[in-house]
Amino acid sequence: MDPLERMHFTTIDYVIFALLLVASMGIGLYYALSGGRQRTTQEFLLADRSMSCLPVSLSLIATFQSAVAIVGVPAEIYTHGTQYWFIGCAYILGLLIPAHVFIPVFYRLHLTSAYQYLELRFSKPVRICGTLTFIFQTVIYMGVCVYTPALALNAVTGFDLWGAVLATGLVCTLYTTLGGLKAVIWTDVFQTIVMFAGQLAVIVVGVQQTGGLAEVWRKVWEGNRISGIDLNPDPTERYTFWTLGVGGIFLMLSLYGVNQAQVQRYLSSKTEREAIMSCYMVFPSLQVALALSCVMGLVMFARYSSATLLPTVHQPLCVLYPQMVLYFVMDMLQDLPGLSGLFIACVFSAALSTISSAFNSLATVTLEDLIKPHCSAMTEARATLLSKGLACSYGLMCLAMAYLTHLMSDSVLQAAFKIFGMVGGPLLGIFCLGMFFPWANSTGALVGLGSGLVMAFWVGIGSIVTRTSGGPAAVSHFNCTAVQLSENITTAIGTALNSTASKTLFYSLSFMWYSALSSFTVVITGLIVSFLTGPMKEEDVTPGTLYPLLGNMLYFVPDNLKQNLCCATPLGHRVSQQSTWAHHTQSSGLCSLVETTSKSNKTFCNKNKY
Ligand SMILES: CC(C)(CO)[C@@H](O)C(=O)NCCC(=O)O
Ligand code: NA
Repeated sequence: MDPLERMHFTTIDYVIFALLLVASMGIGLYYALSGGRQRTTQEFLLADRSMSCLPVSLSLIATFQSAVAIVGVPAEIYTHGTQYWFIGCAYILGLLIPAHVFIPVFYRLHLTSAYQYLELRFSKPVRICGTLTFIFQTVIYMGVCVYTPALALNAVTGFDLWGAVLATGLVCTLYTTLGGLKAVIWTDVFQTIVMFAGQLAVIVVGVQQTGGLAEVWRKVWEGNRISGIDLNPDPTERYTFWTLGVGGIFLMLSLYGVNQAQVQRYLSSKTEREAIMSCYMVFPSLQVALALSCVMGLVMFARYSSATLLPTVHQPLCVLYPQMVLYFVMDMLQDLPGLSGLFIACVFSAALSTISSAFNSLATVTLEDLIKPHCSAMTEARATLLSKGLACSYGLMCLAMAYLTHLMSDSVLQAAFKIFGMVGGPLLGIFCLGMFFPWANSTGALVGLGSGLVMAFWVGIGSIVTRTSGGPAAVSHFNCTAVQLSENITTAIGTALNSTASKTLFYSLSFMWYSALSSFTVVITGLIVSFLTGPMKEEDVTPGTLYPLLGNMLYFVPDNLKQNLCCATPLGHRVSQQSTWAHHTQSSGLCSLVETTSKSNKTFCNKNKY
């Protein structure tokens, strides 16, 4: 008998799931009909720059906590133990650096799109390349995000796969298009709560049914699931302290430092301080989210460790992995009507909150970076209408991307990390190049971005065709035919590449290092090319686009020498933001000189420290 036949949803489960969709729609409608009624792009894309830190922080964690994390992390812990938990160490620097380096620079420039920065610092072509890279990254990622929960639900309950994809995609498109960023942020808040509640409910019931905390602990301990800190320096090991705790910092920086979805939330904050606060508040919430996912994996292990209930026995491996968490939930919560509905709502909340951010940020960059520069005469009404049209079109495009994901095969967690590292890494690199190195010029930035992408795709695609990244444990979780199909293709490409042993070693680099590798490639290539083509002079760089990283690091060097070394960099400040400015000078008292440049009509402060 098919063990999954037992799973079924009661009416109350469907009601709870429907409530999630209805409530999200309701929030969308509310923001369509209240406030400024979404009649300006300032409101639609930036929530009138009026948000406070609590909703912003919950929205920040919701953005990159998708169904991938909800079903992928417990499955990872179940199969490989708690090593993955050490990624929590990367959250410290991974959030402190955005809070004190990236937020001040972006916020004070009064941007709408993060890529405006690239034009201010380098040139228009760099901005356009950055925007296109971001669009590419986000479009692929949202396909994974909308497909994952639908696939899992389908496998466990028989709920129609494409029906679920369509429902999530359309509901999300609708509330994003109606309510703009305010709706996106407030649905994120609601959905984050549902996400936490669902996971917590499953853990509590799971612990109870397994026989209490002590019993769970005994089983996971005996089953060797509690991993000590793995200090193995081998960069090809998938998860070690170094790949997670150090490689993870670069991953976090590419997500929380420079990703448009997050930058847009920082920019929607009332004040700079509020934006920094929200970044700080992400830390505990993200640790809670991580802990919930990890503990769920452990409870799952405890439940199945001794029993013959283990779905592995009945299922071919490729059907098992992503659905494992849902199988566990349905199996456990069967006699508790409503709870399985709550967990499904949790998984879909995670997905909705991620794709809504994707739609809104994609609409923002397409309008601000690709369309507006060519239609300077556009009226506000028309721009707003256009941004709604864009949000809607990206929503529909997401459905097509879900189909593409359907044809891929990779562990969803690995797939998400590879996308973040391969495409997000080079983007992180180009922002670092611009902010920290005054000498970098536009040619260097373009060549750097290109080479970072080439490097990332070389190792990323190499690892897929040689199936090495992360060792042999790359258990696939997509459906069998897709796996077989893609295996045939990858074997063919693999033979074509005819990889040698040393290349195979390069291809087997842990995907946790991809962000670091590709951002360093961008910075190093960018600097070399800049020096070859004539480095920029500090005075020619737009004020406010540099962060005095070198100046701060060389604090022991006398000021006049630093000036010669070109590392005491100015901090730009818009006249329109005098209030924030005054606040900043008061609180830090570090500003020694304020002067006005006639060139850019901006007030800036020399030798200021962040
Ligand atoms: C981005 C991190 C690492 C932050 O904890 C986490 O949310 C995660 O593992 N995300 C997986 C990708 C996703 O959920 O789509
Ligand atoms: Na999410």
